[in-house]
Amino acid sequence: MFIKEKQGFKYPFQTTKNGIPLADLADNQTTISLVAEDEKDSFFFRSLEKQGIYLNNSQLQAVRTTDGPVLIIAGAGSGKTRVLTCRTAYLLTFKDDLKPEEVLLVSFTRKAATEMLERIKLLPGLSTSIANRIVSGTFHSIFLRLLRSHNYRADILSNSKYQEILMTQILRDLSLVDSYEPESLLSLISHYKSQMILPRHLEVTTPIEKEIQRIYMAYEQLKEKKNLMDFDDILLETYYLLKYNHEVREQLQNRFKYICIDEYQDTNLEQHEIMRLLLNKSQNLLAVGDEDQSIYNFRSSSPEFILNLKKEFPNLTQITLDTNYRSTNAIVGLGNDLIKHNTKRIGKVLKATKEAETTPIYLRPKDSDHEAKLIVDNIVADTQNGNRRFKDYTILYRGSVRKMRIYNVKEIKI
Ligand SMILES: Nc1ncnc2c1ncn2[C@@H]1O[C@H](COP(=O)(O)OP(=O)(O)OP(=O)(O)O)[C@@H](O)[C@H]1O
Repeated sequence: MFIKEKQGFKYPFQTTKNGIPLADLADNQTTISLVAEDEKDSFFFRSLEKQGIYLNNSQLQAVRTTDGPVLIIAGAGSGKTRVLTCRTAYLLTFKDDLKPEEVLLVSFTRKAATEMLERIKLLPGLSTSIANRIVSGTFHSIFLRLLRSHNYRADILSNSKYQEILMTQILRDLSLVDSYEPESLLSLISHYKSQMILPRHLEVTTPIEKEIQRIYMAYEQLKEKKNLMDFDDILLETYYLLKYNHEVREQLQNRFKYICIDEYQDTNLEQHEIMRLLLNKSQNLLAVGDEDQSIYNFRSSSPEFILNLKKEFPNLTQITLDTNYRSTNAIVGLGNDLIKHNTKRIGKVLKATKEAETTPIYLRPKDSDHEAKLIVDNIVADTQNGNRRFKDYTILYRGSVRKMRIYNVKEIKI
């Protein structure tokens, strides 16, 4: 037991196999053999191939499935961006009369949105001027533009320090300055807003709940007085605009013939509802995501929306991109074995394209000090026996506390 704990465990908890489980290797069929010369869209795939862009079977299916609601479950490193960009190019090539400005591409970060457009520009039949006409960006950037075009003039409260100053002012006015942390109150209010819970919707019974409601109301009033909008207001105001202004809603429904939303596992209620209001009768929605990579629960996003799409859209086409192009079969296999213990998932088993020459060591430490010690022990043993030098190692950690624990293990000198 002691030796096992000291060295870590070589395979994941509850696994039935010995050693690191290896993922199956994917077959290497691509559009070259999957798309015959006489198919009407073959010229498109031939042009992609000329640029070195090959698609596997499920990627090809995802690119060709253009109409109605579609969910692409995209495992890590499975070529999601390749599929999204090629599908957009495919739409613009094969949908007669479809204009780039009728395609809405929503990404989760500005960086992802920019990368997507940069890649689209290079695809066959496209150009910078065409790509720039696609409506692309994050939920916040796209819908802030919409609000501005409908005369929403409030300034955006983008500075969190200033937001905290406003909150402190409110707490002072309510004589509650010693009772609450402005930062915690702001994140609680943000959580309510992303769930579309306004102050009047709060169920208040205890004195603390009543206080929170008063603070929330005062915050909203102060913002209004100062003509300010916070980030959550951008989506809330968009939701109300679309819901209650039929003209604007219909105009946008007519305009956006194809809507694509990336990282769907990280959407929240506001974003999901906005998507529903924007969809027209043809329901040309492409939701892309991976419930196994849901990481923004703390920001009120929920994988439930991706898990429930099938119920909401009974005619949903679901395609799984299950081939990982980045990692070896040992890393993919280890990932498969760990993630299968998650309970809320659609479920998939990733295949790999690269065969492992070395296998990862899987450690299951008792706590973070133990984790730091196991990592350092492995590195020190490897360097002492001359296999590697310290500079051969990279340590990735989730937060600076972890980093400090590793540095505090005395064998490592910085
Ligand atoms: N069919 C394919 N054949 C060969 N390589 C591919 C194929 N599809 C994707 N790749 C490669 O796999 C890698 C991951 O692709 P891409 O960045 O599109 O994936 P992703 O799913 O968006 O990644 P992430 O895990 O960051 O979401 C890239 O290096 C890409 O070139």
